[in-house]
Amino acid sequence: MNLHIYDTTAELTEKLAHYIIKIANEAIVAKDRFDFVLTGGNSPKALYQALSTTYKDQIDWSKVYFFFGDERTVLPNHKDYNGLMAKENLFDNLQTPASHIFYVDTTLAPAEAAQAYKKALDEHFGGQEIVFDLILLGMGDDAHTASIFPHTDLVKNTAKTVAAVFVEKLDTYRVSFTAPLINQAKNVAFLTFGEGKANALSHVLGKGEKNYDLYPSQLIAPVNGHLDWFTDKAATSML
Ligand SMILES: O=C1O[C@H](COP(=O)(O)O)[C@@H](O)[C@H](O)[C@H]1O
Repeated sequence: MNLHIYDTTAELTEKLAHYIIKIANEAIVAKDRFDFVLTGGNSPKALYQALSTTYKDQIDWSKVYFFFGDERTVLPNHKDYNGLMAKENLFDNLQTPASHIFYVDTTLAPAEAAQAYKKALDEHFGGQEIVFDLILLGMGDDAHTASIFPHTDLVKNTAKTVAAVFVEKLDTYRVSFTAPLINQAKNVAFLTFGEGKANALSHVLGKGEKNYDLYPSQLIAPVNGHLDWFTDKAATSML
């Protein structure tokens, strides 16, 4: 695991953009496409804007396929839909064709949406193992990642799949990759900054005994791939 700590979020964004560009270009050379899983929430907005403006010319975007590691069960035009955030900050700037974006269909019931998404992944990977080139993850203040929240069924899910999960504290369902599916990726990178994340990060990366139920981000450990944490000083202040 590599832990990158930057002074400012601007520097973090720049370095993470360079890391993504490198992995994207390597994947495009190796297999003529880049399978890229996006994270949701607020943290990635500046990164997505930078990738699609400042760094737009550094990747052949026609070879990039976008996926979502988790989705909120709101309709696609709702402000909380992760897909809408990515559209507004990334896809619109890049004019990404619809055929390259794998949105979670939240017009379906959560379990059906999860099943349909897994089916779409299986088809994209031609029935082979689902191994993404890069999965970008965020981490909530409660140490959840994707939508693997503390004390939910998803923490113990050992299938390499996409699942619906009821998150009691939010009184809502989410659709999410399971940890074993994430851990098949070639590269996994966390984007985590700000003092609000400091306590969670101190537990997730601390030396204490693992407690996956309380700190689900601890589940992320790629089997054959690389794990990188892109953070700032504020988020790592309690480490
Ligand atoms: O709900 C979610 O939260 C996490 C963390 O978001 P952040 O804005 O606190 O970084 C995010 O990774 C996930 O995709 C999202 O659905």
